[in-house]
Amino acid sequence: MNAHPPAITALILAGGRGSRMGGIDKGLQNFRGLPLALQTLMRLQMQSLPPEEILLNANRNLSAYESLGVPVWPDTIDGFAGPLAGFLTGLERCETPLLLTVPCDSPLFPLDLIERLCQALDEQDADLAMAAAPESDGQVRAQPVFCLLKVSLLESLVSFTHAGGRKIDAWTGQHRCALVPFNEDGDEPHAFANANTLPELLQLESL
Ligand SMILES: Nc1nc2c(ncn2[C@@H]2O[C@H](COP(=O)(O)OP(=O)(O)OP(=O)(O)O)[C@@H](O)[C@H]2O)c(=O)[nH]1
Ligand SMILES: [Mg+2]
Repeated sequence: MNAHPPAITALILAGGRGSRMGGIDKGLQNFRGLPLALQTLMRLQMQSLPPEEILLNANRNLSAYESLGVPVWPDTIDGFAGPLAGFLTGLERCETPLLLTVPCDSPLFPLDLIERLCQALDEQDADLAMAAAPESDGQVRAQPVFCLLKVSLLESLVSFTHAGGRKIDAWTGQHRCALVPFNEDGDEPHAFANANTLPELLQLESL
């Protein structure tokens, strides 16, 4: 038995409609020969996170996702309510004090993501920590689906979503949030690039 239970659970967000990809299930599309959701799972494992500390959130093709070997949970709110529905599902299922969310469509995310978000949460005594990075236009923007959350935020998110709230920043703005800048020296310009369309997925594969 593990005397020191893991403090973090990671949640792979694969519950979207994929409408800009023609409605296909994005997490099951191949990236460099393997499904995006599996690439995401492997990249989390490269950051010292074992599979038993990883969950997956999906709303379609649940058995295909289950074959990746981690628990799969559909949204507890109906109707593809957006990423916050995934956050809510993860916070409800999480058995550790911290939950990390990562989307399934950004397969080049930083290998020090977990370490740096944890460090900022701790140092800034925050309730959540969120990545930020320069986008293709050079502007630094929050990357809200790369988020480390205290599981104690569950009650707040239940209230927010049950009142119809859907916007991530409207909810995170109610809490103490550490914004963690990545790629400040510009050497990983594609770390947060996400594939919303099939051409974008092909472009990402060629990087
Ligand atoms: N659980 C859950 N996750 C969602 C939902 N909508 C989006 N996401 C996730 O949030 C992340 C970012 O969303 P998008 O890039 O917009 O993905 P998407 O919604 O599948 O794609 P579009 O329909 O083209 O916007 C992805 O990891 C999605 O899987 C939802 O309704 N429920
Ligand atoms: Mg996206």
